[in-house]
Amino acid sequence: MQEIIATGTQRHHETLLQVLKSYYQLTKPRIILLLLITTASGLWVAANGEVDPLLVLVTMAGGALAAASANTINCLYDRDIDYIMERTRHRPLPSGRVQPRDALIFAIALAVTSFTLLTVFANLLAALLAMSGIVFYVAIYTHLLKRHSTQNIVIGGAAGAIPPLVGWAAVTGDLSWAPWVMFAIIFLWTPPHFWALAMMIRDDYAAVNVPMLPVIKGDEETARQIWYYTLLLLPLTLGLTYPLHTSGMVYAALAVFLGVIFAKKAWELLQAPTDRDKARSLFKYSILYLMLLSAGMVVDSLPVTHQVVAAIGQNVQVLISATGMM
Ligand code: HEM
Ligand SMILES: CC(C)=CCC/C(C)=C/CC/C(C)=C/COP(=O)(O)OP(=O)(O)O
Repeated sequence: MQEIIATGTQRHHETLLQVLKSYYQLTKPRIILLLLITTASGLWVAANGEVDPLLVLVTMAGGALAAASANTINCLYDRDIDYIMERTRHRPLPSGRVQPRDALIFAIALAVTSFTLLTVFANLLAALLAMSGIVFYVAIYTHLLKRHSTQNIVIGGAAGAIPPLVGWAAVTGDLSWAPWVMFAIIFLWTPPHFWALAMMIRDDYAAVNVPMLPVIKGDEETARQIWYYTLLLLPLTLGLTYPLHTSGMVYAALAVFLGVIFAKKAWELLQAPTDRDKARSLFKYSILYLMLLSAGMVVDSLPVTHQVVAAIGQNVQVLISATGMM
């Protein structure tokens, strides 16, 4: 008898865990992680590296909840095509593990919590920007564009570029050139990021009539467009150092280093547009690229980095004057 009760309890726990896991999966957590790293770049650069830990915590939590809400509504809206595509068939809604009504309630609860948290502990602008991210992603990308335009992810990509604005606004209460440049960096990054993936799984999108660029225009044209966006992206990343001076040379050096690798991979894809390995390599690298570039903005903003750079600068000067005297 004892044993049966124990087994029953265990099973109950398993189911609860499985339910939690399904809701967690609805939020597309790995994408949220990268969105949070880009939020961090806005927070740290705006605060010149001296952030208020509570504000960071609240902004990250609010941003994550907003993105989770947006992703859940996207899963809800797209459950018909997700059911057909191999990559998405096992998601919680198409596989029947979560009911659509429950997903909707979950998404609304996430958005309300996010808005409250950001309004109370950060400010209204940060809260409204996060909500505009949800609205843009759901209404403009998912509803209006995704199934109807080859430019779907170019325009829709603006939603994914909002997190640094949220981070910046949380610190300063307003927006200036620098956060908009961070926005533009992610905006230009999105087409290479996504089209590289779309080249790999073109047939899936074709099967559900989603007009992703590689489906409509083919691999060669997509590789060319990726190349153009990459060429625009690289100089833009340096805009934070010159003319804006909100980031320094440590960031600039990293941006050049990471950018050259990005360009190399985009160039290789341009030379062999039908090579799926090249597309896969660029897609994977795009994620690492944005992660490291955003982390670089954070590190560059820290007072300790300024001190180290200044110390190195002084030593170099001493060395130069010493050699001059010889
Ligand atoms: C319209 C814009 C975008 C589109 C259409 C898009 C599309 C996709 C798709 C379809 C995947 C594959 C997901 C999967 O296998 O389930 C993916 C992966 C990923 N995306 Fe994007 N993405 C966009 C923008 C962004 C942005 C702005 C970020 C973060 C800043 C981001 C971060 C990621 C990450 C981290 C992954 C890898 C997830 C994993 O490991 O499974 N994406 N993206
Ligand atoms: C500030 C704030 C709340 C911003 C939210 C922005 C946000 C959630 C961006 C995510 C972009 C993304 C992963 C698109 C994939 O959609 P898809 O439908 O093409 O992917 P799928 O085919 O995998 O479902």
